[in-house]
Amino acid sequence: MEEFDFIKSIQPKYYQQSTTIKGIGDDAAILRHTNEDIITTVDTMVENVHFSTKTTEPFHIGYRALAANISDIAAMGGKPTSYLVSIVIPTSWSQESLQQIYNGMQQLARRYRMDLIGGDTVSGKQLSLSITVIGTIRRNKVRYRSSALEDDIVFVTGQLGDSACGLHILLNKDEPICDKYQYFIDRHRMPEPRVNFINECTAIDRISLNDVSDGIANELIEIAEASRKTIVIDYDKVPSHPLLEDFSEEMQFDWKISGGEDFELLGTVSSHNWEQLKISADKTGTAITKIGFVKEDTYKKGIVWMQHNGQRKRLEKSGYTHLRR
Ligand SMILES: Nc1ncnc2c1ncn2[C@@H]1O[C@H](COP(=O)(O)OP(=O)(O)O)[C@@H](O)[C@H]1O
Ligand SMILES: Cc1ncc(C[n+]2csc(CCOP(=O)(O)OP(=O)(O)O)c2C)c(N)n1
Ligand SMILES: [Mg+2]
Ligand SMILES: [Mg+2]
Ligand SMILES: [Mg+2]
Repeated sequence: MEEFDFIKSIQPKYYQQSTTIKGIGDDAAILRHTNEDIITTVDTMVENVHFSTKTTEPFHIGYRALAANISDIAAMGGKPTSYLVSIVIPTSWSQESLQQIYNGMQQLARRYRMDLIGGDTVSGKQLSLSITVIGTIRRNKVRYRSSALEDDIVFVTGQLGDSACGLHILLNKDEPICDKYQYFIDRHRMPEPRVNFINECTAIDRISLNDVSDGIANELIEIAEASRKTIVIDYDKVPSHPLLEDFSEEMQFDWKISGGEDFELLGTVSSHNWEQLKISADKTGTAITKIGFVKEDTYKKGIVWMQHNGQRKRLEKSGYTHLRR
């Protein structure tokens, strides 16, 4: 199958968003938004960096790549509406496997009524998937990393460390996989961006927010630095699945603090809004946990402290960093 037939095979038969004026089929797509601000974000997933074909089926490569991008829309407080896919395809990939990548994306896109409005197809040595997601946000409801204030509560949704644990199990397949650990594998393969939860919180004026792609150490430092505040968290409060305790303390620590790819939301909110935030979490079936608080910081350096085993230690940047030599 050649490039043009491939594009035809993935072209949507109809569009779900009334804002899509022109989707696939011309030099560029046209969208019409009048009342809302637009959010755009792009993230790339590359074979052997973000996934390995040894551990990830094509369906899940597509699903995870779109989920990671939708998660960034959620981390700004918005709703995803459309996406563009730029794909680099090695000639060894079959038409069926490519279709599975798109099926994975479609499963998630359908849930949010998102339109595939364009992209690019080229051949190359390694599979690479670059997805641009467009979303909308009501004015004044954007959730910046920089809006944490003194005495805010630090919260996180869901549970942390699941994805890194799932990846560990998949990468060490020679060890027999216990059925009870399937939960971790599923969380790695099919993360759920927290769109519904954050869109239920619109009554709250101010939330500072980040999504957990790199691990909470990095994400907390990003909030602290952008807001020029100090953050203090309690390790024992960081939520995790009970079965994570089957693994060593070191592994649990590493996965919860630096693992990343859980695509949970991490943020801060005024204590006056905590009850309201919990109601939104309940309404959307989202677990939410208070893990710390925000302090004023005379030096405004954005330091994060973690209480652990009776000591308070400074959290350093950790987790996955590209371009490290
Ligand atoms: N190559 C690049 N060119 C321009 N902007 C970039 C590039 N890489 C990252 N950015 C921008 O830097 C910021 C941080 O990116 P990143 O750490 O990837 O965020 P996230 O973890 O939310 O995906 C974002 O505003 C992103 O758009
Ligand atoms: C085969 C494989 N090895 C390692 C990882 C772990 N991993 C790869 S990238 C990454 C961090 C997130 O990716 P990044 O490109 O930094 O996303 P962004 O922060 O831009 O959202 C992690 C934890 C993985 N998912 N698959
Ligand atoms: Mg990114
Ligand atoms: Mg992000
Ligand atoms: Mg990153």
